[in-house]
Amino acid sequence: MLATIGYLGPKGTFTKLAVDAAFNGEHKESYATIPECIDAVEHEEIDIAVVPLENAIEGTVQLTVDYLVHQVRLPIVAEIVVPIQQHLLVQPTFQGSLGDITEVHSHSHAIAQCHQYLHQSLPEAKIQYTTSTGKAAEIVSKSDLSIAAIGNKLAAEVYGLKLLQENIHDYSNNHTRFVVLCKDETKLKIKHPVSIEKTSMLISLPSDQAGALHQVLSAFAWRKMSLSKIESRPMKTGLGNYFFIIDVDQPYDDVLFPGVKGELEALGCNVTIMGTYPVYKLTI
Ligand SMILES: O=C(O)C(=O)Cc1ccccc1
Repeated sequence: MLATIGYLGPKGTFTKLAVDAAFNGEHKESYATIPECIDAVEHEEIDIAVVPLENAIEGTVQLTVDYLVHQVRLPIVAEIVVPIQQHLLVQPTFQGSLGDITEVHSHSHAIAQCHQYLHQSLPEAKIQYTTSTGKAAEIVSKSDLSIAAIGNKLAAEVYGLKLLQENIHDYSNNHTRFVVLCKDETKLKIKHPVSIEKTSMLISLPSDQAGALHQVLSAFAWRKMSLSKIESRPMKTGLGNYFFIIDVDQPYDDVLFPGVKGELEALGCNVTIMGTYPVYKLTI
């Protein structure tokens, strides 16, 4: 039975690019928002969800992290990394110049990735945030106004838009990490070579936080476990209360990770394994 894969839609998003690059043959279902896509796996309406987690320029997609931490705990079973190129998309009939564009629509991360370009080349255009770059392209395709979207070439193709300006992202080497969420890992079939295996953890500190973060980092350091990311996010229980997301560049094992978890819990931390999973670096 083929798996059904949900992704942040509509068609033409970078998430759809990632899904098309990583999976073939499965049924693919578009969702308007990241929470709706995650909920669909939780409610077992679909088998797998693919949602954006982090961009190399703008950082973490907070909505994804907060939803996975505070609302729906689903295991991360894989990560897909794809290169990102942002282009300025307009109606094919648009004959004006950049100065004639009154609005620029896109996902907040896409806008942020092009902040300098927008500041220098489109200072008068009103920024309109959308749930995805594909949604922005869809809006422009249905409008007869002089408005633009920031998105990819797939979006230009599926919505019949033209590229007014290519590669408007402020920094090159732009990539986004997408997480693959699934309750039943047997449904997951990605036929690409694995780049690395990693384990993501969620750690909250004890009420007496003096030196606690140093103790957390020490628990990994003396075990020579390499951390590729540590990021704090609000617990949403009050100002100054954080949890930490830590990525460890190795798969879960039966010695080191249980040792870290036991040591940190003995120090009063809460420790959750968000997933241990392969990372696939894809070209598109
Ligand atoms: O909006 C999209 O196309 C997405 O898939 C989310 C996103 C937005 C900006 C960069 C990477 C992914």
